[in-house]
Amino acid sequence: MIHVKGVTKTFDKEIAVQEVTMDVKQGSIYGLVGSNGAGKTTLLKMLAGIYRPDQGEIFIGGEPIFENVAMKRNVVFISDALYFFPQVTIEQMASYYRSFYPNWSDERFETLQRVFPLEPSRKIHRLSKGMQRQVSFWLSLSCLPSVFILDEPMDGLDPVMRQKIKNLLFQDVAERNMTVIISSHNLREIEDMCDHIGMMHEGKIILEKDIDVLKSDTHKVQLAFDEEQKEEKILNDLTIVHKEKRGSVLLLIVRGEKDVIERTIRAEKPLVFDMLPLTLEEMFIYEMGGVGYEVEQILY
Ligand SMILES: Nc1ncnc2c1ncn2[C@@H]1O[C@H](COP(=O)(O)OP(=O)(O)OP(=O)(O)O)[C@@H](O)[C@H]1O
Repeated sequence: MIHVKGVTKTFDKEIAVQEVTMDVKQGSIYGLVGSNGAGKTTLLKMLAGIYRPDQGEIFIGGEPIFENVAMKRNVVFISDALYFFPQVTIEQMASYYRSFYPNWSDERFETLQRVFPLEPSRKIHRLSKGMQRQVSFWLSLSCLPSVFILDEPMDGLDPVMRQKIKNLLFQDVAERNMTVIISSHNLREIEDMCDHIGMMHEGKIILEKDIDVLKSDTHKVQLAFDEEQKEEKILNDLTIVHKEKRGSVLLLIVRGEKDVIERTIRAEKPLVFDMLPLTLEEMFIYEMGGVGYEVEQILY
């Protein structure tokens, strides 16, 4: 559905996005995570056709997105910094969306009023930050977009509203095969919502995987042996992403298949052996450590 090939974007002399290649399947929810300044917003703005890439190409549904007004009418972007016309009411903003987005549905707009309990006659700039976020979701979801691009969209929303919005997104993905790309620093939320994840650092995608594959591929292990040679053998035999020693207990982040890791460790008859699932937040920290981001003594 979305095809990004070798995309680079530079501001003055600073490279914000560097040779990024990624594919997003129709009907999937793709989570874009990364360090501050990694280039997520810049990449999302190129996907939404707001910025023109300096190099590379972006196709949505087989068509280039930049300066493609027809395609942009199917793609809705919620920016991290919301923008509404000055002084407008929700219904005036809805009229604008109705005129621009051909799939706009008055019926959906009315149905969603049950989810977003706001009077359409209210002026948007007088609403709270979270209420303004609600308005942006209300209007965007009424456009029935085929691609929905979201940059830190849940900021300022209360937990009940977050859940309601997640459910609406799931519903549109399931019923209309909508494709969602969402960037967030809230990795728990990304873990809950997304089926695929791209991790960015310093303008590049350093890891791109199906979330289930990623989770079955990396493990947290606690170990203790009666002999140091056994410990050394394990460290040599396994693919270690991160290592920490606490007294006699060794804490490891290990890459590979669960069964193979378990067999390798059990063969050395450990005194202590525990294998724990890794959260996306922990994976993020260790992947970042692997590309030189300062990661020391932060195992939970
Ligand atoms: N309009 C701009 N003009 C100049 N530099 C910019 C502009 N937008 C982004 N940059 C630079 O590009 C780099 C990537 O910024 P971007 O906002 O894309 O990162 P991000 O991953 O979204 O960061 P964060 O997680 O902190 O929001 C940064 O170094 C930033 O200073």
